[in-house]
Amino acid sequence: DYYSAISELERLLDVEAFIVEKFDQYLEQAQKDQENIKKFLKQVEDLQIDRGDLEDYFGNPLNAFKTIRRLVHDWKFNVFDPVFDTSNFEAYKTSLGDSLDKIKFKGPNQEDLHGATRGLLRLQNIYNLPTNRLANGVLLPEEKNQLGTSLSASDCFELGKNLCEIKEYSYGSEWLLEARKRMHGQPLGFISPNVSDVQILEHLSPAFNGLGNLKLAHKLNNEILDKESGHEEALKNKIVYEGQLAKERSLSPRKVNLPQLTEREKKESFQLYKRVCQGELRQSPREQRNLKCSLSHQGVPYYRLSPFKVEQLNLDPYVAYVHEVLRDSEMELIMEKGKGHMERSKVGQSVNSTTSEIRTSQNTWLWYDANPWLSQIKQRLEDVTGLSTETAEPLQLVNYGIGGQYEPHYDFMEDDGHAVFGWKGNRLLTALFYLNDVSLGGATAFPYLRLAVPPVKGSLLIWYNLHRSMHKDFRTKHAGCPVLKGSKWICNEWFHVGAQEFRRPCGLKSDEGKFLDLEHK
Ligand SMILES: O=C(O)CCC(=O)C(=O)O
Ligand SMILES: [Fe+2]
Repeated sequence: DYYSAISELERLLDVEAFIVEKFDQYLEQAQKDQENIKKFLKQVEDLQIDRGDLEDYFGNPLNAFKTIRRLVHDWKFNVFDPVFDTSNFEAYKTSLGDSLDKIKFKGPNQEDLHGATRGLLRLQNIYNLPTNRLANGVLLPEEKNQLGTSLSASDCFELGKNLCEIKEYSYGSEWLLEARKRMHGQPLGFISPNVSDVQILEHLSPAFNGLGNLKLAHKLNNEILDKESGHEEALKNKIVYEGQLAKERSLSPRKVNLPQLTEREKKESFQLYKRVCQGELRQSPREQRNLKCSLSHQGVPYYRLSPFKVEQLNLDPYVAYVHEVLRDSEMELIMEKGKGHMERSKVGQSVNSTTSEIRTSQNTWLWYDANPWLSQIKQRLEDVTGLSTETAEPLQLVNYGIGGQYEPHYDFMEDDGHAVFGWKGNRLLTALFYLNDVSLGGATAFPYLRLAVPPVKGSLLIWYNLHRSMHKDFRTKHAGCPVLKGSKWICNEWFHVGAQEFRRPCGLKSDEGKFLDLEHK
């Protein structure tokens, strides 16, 4: 799909440019044809004016021949063929189709449009963005168009319509009202669908009905009928609304089913996630005061000269940035090698994994065996963490698209990883490279630690998912906040428990059951 990653959207623009080129060629030919037709018609007109006395005219054997020839051949060749015979168009269509087939191109579809709609809805929801401000490209409290673009009436209409289709009547009606406001006083240009007042009302009226505002729904429905008295749908709705209104007058008002928060959204960790992403919830100075920055060589001679720059972010569980770990050229290479292999990210384990709104991104895996150029990076990961990569997973490259996010989750497996990872055991440490700076949003959030880590290009974020006794540490629930502006590229490495026995021996006391209250919150 096109909505879950920026990399796919980039490809879309290339293909669009290609289609423009093809149609330019087509139009050029069509224009030539049209000029020919005009010339021909002019000639015929002149001849018709000149014809004078018909007896005389056809008395001339050449005129008779020319006229017949014109009617048999010229009209067909100059007018009928170019206009009615679509073979010219068919030829372009075939050539365009073949070219698109060759690059296995399938354009975006309704599902992509819905995905993009849900992405914007998520941004509004998580970052509390008012509709009219988002429509004007304003993201932060200051009145500034950070997005450098705004939405047209038809954009707002499309959003409102899609939102109402998924029963998001509250936001849906706001977008439709925004479309209405914008429609007056703004040329719609070529952008389709060109919206009319009636079209907006057709969705707005049922939306207010969905919200339980029957009176307004009825009023708006009447507005449709004022403009188009024979509007079938509105006539039907009028009867329904009036019936319901009468019932409401005599009985108690009916109950409406407003969209409920999903079970996921109701969770405490989700509510904390929102507040951490917004920057509303953060560590207190007291919590921060023991955090240090340091230069570290981890006992490796090379790094005594060029130490790692460590910035602690949380001590227990341990979370830290390591800055300037990757070079620009390395990051470019990683993204380059991954592009073209990206697939929609899934959640869940192996055979049971599915795509989900919980994780809207695309990813691919880079195996060390197949990519020997990664060996230096692999070595550096060992040096930074002091852990063995013997049991590590391949590198996972991830790209987030419009409103792309990863809702709160644990990186470790429920069953200590035995089913999926066998002797290698659970995911001990997550090492996450930020491959680019994100303009706005996209922080890695730890709801229980009140910590939002903004992406810093070239830096590595590390944290231990397990206690020292290798039991699951439920405080490490974390998430990728929705990307508000820009794109987000990261790359994950998961170090496992196996093979670390001499590098990070486990503790002597069991931590099993610690912070268990957080497990399902
Ligand atoms: O995108 C992020 O910052 C977090 C990603 C993450 O948690 C994961 O891929 O497991
Ligand atoms: Fe994660």
